[in-house]
Amino acid sequence: MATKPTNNPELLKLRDEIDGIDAEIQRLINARAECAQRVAEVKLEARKSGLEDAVFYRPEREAQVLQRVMARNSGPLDNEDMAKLFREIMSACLALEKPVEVAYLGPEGTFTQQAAMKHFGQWAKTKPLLAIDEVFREVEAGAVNYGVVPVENSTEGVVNHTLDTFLNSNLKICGEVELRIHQHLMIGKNTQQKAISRVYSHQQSLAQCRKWLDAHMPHVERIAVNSNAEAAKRVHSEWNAAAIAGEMAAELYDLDIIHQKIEDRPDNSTRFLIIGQQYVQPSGNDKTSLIVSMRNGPGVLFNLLEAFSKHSIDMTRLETRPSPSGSWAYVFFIDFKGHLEEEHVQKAMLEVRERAVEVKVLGSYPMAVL
Ligand SMILES: O=C(O)C(=O)C[C@]1(C(=O)O)C=C[C@@H](O)C=C1
Repeated sequence: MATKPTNNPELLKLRDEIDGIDAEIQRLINARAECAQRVAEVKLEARKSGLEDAVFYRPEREAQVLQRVMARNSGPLDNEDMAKLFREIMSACLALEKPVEVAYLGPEGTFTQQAAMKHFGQWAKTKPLLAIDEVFREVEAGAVNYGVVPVENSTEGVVNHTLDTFLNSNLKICGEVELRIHQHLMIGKNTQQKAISRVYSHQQSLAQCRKWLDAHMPHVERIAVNSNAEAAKRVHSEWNAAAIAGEMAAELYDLDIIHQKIEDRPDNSTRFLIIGQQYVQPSGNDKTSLIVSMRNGPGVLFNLLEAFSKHSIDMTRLETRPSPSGSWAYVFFIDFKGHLEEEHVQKAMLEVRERAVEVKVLGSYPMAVL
């Protein structure tokens, strides 16, 4: 239905006001972009004079900018929506300096792609790869600047493959992203709803929706495939199948979502890591990740944990994985709040090093802001 041109004076006046504000916002965004261009020149000058390498993407600075946006926000837009707008402005500004290249665990349409966009914004150049170790290798080879891989899910636990790949890699963790995971049931344009006899998804997503499937589709076969995007792709051309995947996959393969948010736990979320070759400066609100090998024996774990507790360090995660050396030895993956440059962290690290056989620092990086 065509709408008539409005002649309501109040509406016209408000639209005039919006036009004026838009012009002002646009002028300011371009002023900001010019500043970013000058920042790039300063970084390149510093490199020429041998002062430092020109690193354009600065995770600690981005985290600080977003935190400030949220802290000073007075509404009516909520803090997170406002920060998302600034996320995109910064992404466009960084692209003017030098577009950031990011590999992620694909294929296109996965939650990892969503995490990459959430962290780097729409202006990042993204590249899907089909395995976690491929993402590591691509970053190690310098073919891309950063990689994004999943590390843990609040319902299903840790992604062992990501942790194990760190054991043989020199890459650093440069950041983390948290993503609320909403699983949707979707079908193709030719799917006959009554004839659905199988549902495809990644094994983790099937597990996250187990109760819903038991209640609503008890007789439908559940088929695990490599990724949610792969599930969506299959359904696109099958008339008797459905897929469980995220919104991006539905859009990419032109599927219709017939049941939204079917995950069993409403707080279902996944944490992803940004991997790279960069040492990240403190942002003021950071996390540090380590791999620690201990000798087997009584009180070993207690001894390790005591070094952190003595210096009031807030440990956010502890995972145990079999050591690559085998013979029932284990390594600990530890995350705690704080940056390696903070004094209390340095004191705790000294003690950890005394008590451990080996300590590998995976990096200090800003805690997820959005
Ligand atoms: O402050 C910098 O170093 C910049 O490059 C500017 C800027 C920004 O737009 O604010 C852009 C990219 C960086 O990742 C961080 C911040």
